[in-house]
Amino acid sequence: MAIIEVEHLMKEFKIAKRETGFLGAMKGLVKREFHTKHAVKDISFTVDKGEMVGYIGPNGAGKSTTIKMLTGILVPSGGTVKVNGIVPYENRQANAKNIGVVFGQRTQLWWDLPTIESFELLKEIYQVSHSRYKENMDTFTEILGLDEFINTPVRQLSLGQRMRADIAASLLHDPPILFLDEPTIGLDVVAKERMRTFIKEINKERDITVILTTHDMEDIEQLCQRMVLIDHGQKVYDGEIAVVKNRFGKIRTLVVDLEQHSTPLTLEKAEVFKEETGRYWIRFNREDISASGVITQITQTHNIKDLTVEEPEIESIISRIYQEGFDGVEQPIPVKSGS
Ligand SMILES: Nc1ncnc2c1ncn2[C@@H]1O[C@H](COP(=O)(O)OP(=O)(O)OP(=O)(O)O)[C@@H](O)[C@H]1O
Repeated sequence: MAIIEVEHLMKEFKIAKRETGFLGAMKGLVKREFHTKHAVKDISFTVDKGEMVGYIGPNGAGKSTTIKMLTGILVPSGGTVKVNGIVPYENRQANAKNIGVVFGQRTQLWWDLPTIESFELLKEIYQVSHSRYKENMDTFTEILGLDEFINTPVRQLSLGQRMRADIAASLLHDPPILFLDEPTIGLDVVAKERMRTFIKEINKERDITVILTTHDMEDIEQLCQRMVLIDHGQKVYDGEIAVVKNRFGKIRTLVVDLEQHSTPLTLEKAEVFKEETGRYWIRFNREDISASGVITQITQTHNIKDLTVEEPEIESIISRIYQEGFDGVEQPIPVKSGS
């Protein structure tokens, strides 16, 4: 059963054109000219109860604008949106009861208050019963170790602690839907793992529907079975992650700095695709060869000064989808620049 229904959703922003100089400013006072930014052009999808969906796209694709329409912050310019049967912008308060929201980049908590006081305020705002509040706090404290910092003001928390506090806070009122916007951004490996484990657990135990926005491929791979990929305000792909991962996620890039050598770099099962003053970018498929396999080949003829292995970024996966296309992808309509 669909808990989120989005149909032909659109959002345009009117942006005032600026003219330079004094005359331009004077003209602007008399008659303002606008141009239209199509942040979301025509997006449709549904999400079933209990699903965990990655809502993915490069910077400026229209992810936040979509999420803002789902949370009721923005009114669509066209199309329809329903969240748990409610039109969010028509009934923001009722919608707020159905959703929890976590932003990796900023906290929803009161900066100067001890963490526990933010929780208590949220309990009042959402009218959570005392017994339910206690049950939730006990569970979250156990899994997320909240007692470590519960009396510390939010401004003094580490990023990892802050994220643990934020996700607990978003779930105090038992929302059936959770929006997570970059929930692991800036966290170290251990803290990321902890966050992901918690997200998996609440999705499984409480059947919470999760919409996850992230640039972290690991987040997507570990948490979601399905992803909705958007670019330039349009849907590019909607389907299983495994398909995208199998097709595009196995490419790794090795960047090596080599000592000067007259022998050219020749490799098997790997390809040099860029070279700049002793630095080489080498692409390989991790199914055909491992990074160490490539490195071994290099060291036979060259001395390595430095190296890094890059995971594929969502941006590079999207650009490969554009270049190569694949079955199941709805080919996006080319977008004119400046639109
Ligand atoms: N209030 C606004 N007024 C004008 N333009 C806006 C506004 N909000 C967003 N935009 C523009 O709409 C487009 C989509 O923005 P949006 O924030 O939804 O992208 P995003 O996919 O969330 O990107 P990111 O990953 O960088 O957060 C961008 O070009 C952005 O500049």
